[in-house]
Amino acid sequence: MSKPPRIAIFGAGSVGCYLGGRLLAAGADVVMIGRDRLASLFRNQPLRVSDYRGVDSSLTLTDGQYTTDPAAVAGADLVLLTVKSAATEDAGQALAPHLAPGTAVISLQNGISNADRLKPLLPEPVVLSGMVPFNVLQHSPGHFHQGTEGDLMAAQHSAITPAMEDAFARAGLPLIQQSDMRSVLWSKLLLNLNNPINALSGLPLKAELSQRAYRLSLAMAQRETLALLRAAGIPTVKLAAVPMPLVPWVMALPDWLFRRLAQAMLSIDPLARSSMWEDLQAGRRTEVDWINGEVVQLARRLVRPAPVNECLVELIREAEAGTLRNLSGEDLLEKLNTASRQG
Ligand SMILES: NC(=O)C1=CN([C@@H]2O[C@H](COP(=O)(O)OP(=O)(O)OC[C@H]3O[C@@H](n4cnc5c(N)ncnc54)[C@H](OP(=O)(O)O)[C@@H]3O)[C@@H](O)[C@H]2O)C=CC1
Ligand SMILES: CC(C)(CO)C(=O)C(=O)O
Repeated sequence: MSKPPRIAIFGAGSVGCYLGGRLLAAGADVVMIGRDRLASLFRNQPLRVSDYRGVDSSLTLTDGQYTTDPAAVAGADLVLLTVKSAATEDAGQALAPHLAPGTAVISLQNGISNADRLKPLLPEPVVLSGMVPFNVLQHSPGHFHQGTEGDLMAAQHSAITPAMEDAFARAGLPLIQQSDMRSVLWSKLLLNLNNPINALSGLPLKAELSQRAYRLSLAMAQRETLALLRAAGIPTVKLAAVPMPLVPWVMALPDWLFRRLAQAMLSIDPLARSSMWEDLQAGRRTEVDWINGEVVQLARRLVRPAPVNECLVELIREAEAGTLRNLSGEDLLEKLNTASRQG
């Protein structure tokens, strides 16, 4: 049997530790590269990974399995990039000296442009875009929980070998190769338009999505984006219970009907929050420029307006500056309606 692929996970926080733990639990050869706060934690306690289906594994890591040294990526066959979008260039620079030509690098970040931003920094490896559909929450220090469903996806390429696919399949996290990743990324972005709304609400996802005013705000941002995607000739792929163009319609349903029809959606972990909420809490720069900001950029290219997404970018700027917190659904909707009328 051929040697199992060595998988390096660069920027191992919530998504990276979860994937790393699941792959390790299935016997894969994994090294995670991240910050000292997690490296120190794992010297004293196991990495725990769990999911909504009942998976629950605790793994005692060796120093070589979670390290702060970027040189540990040397010799990897596959690198999964799981830093936030603001850290993509720094990560590319840290990876560049250590990767052999042809190494597969999959950006598992949200947004549209991360793989394209990495390519000039990593001209010899094969940089591919990927997508994580599910939510990962750090329930307690060192315990990472997958709260929602979905399959990992990556751009179809021969650099993703059958042995790599096998490692993901054994871990119970199949990696599906997709020929049209641009459509996958934009479709995921349509769901991520909830990230700023969730972050502004200050509520867990389930509580936020239970309130119609927040859902109507999300529907406005999604409709604006869907119109731009149609104008740009970018198709969507189905990542939710209904085709993407119908998602805003579902969001706009009255609470009682939404609760009935969107059972699957509301079955998300009551503690789950968006990654943007976590960024605001930690005082970090959010990914709003790579989510709603991408919609604004697309609108500019098409010489069209995108007032709703522009307004959400501005509100998140205020939240990043610490001048806005816990916005009610009604106040948010009013702000977006005003922006939309003026735009
Ligand atoms: N969390 C989720 O549920 C989901 C997240 N995503 C996407 O996945 C990506 C990762 O998200 P998430 O895991 O939540 O983010 P996290 O912030 O939890 O993890 C990223 C980690 O990378 C570390 N890091 C950044 N730069 C470096 C570096 N140069 N060297 C070593 N470590 C570094 C960060 O440390 P520090 O903070 O100190 O910089 C942080 O610990 C994002 O694009 C996000 O949008 C996609 C789907 C779901
Ligand atoms: C899974 C989802 C959509 C949850 O909000 C996410 O991608 C995120 O938090 O960044």
